[in-house]
Amino acid sequence: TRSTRPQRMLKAVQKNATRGDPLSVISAIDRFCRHSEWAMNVGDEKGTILDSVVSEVNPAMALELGTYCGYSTVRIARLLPPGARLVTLEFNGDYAAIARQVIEWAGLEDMVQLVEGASGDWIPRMKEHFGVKTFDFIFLDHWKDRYLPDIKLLEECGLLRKGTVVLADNVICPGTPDYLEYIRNSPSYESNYFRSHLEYTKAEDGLEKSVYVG
Ligand SMILES: O=C(CSCCNC(=O)c1cc(-c2ccc(F)cc2)cc(O)c1O)c1ccc(O)c(O)c1
Ligand SMILES: [Mg+2]
Repeated sequence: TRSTRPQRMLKAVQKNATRGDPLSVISAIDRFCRHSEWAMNVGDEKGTILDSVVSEVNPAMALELGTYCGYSTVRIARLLPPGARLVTLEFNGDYAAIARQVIEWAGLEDMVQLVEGASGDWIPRMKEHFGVKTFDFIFLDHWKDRYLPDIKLLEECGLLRKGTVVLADNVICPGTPDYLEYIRNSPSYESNYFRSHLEYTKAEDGLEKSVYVG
């Protein structure tokens, strides 16, 4: 049977990227998505904004919701300080299987814990299962209608601390209107919108950066 797009993306990484070189993995995926087949990675333009926020936070404990093929996982993990950890959640088993191999090709498997399952099930188990106290940085890139319930769940589970930075992808396209309305009006967050474009296109999209103030 015909291969899937994530499988073809992985082949492009194995063909064009150097093992243990995260930057070559990132550019191999960006080349594949620009010149072969579009895919829903955060991409190079929004990726640069992601990089600058991760570098500024320098998180010891980071969370990503929505791994997909591991592109943003690699972008984040490569910037983490020694001993830091990134937990990334993916609902779709096929995506998770590809992401595991992309993360390994980049040589970042030691800093990344990839978990398969639903965010609603796993967030309440973060503390006891992963020994997480609070997250320093959170990247939201999963189902767009899960951003709002999941940020509320993260609050309720005490997984945010004063200064936790939450960065949300796709707040314009596909869009997360209920999340934006909540986070921009909540006294518990200071938010800024970083205008950009939908990965590999000219359509408008952007990232919303919100700092939890408690
Ligand atoms: O796809 C999912 C949900 S997780 C992916 C969330 N991400 C997106 O949906 C997403 C979408 C777009 C985008 C797509 C089409 C456009 F025309 C424009 C924009 C861009 C992004 O940057 C995104 O992050 C899933 C899960 C479990 C399953 O079993 C399953 O079959 C599917
Ligand atoms: Mg996205």
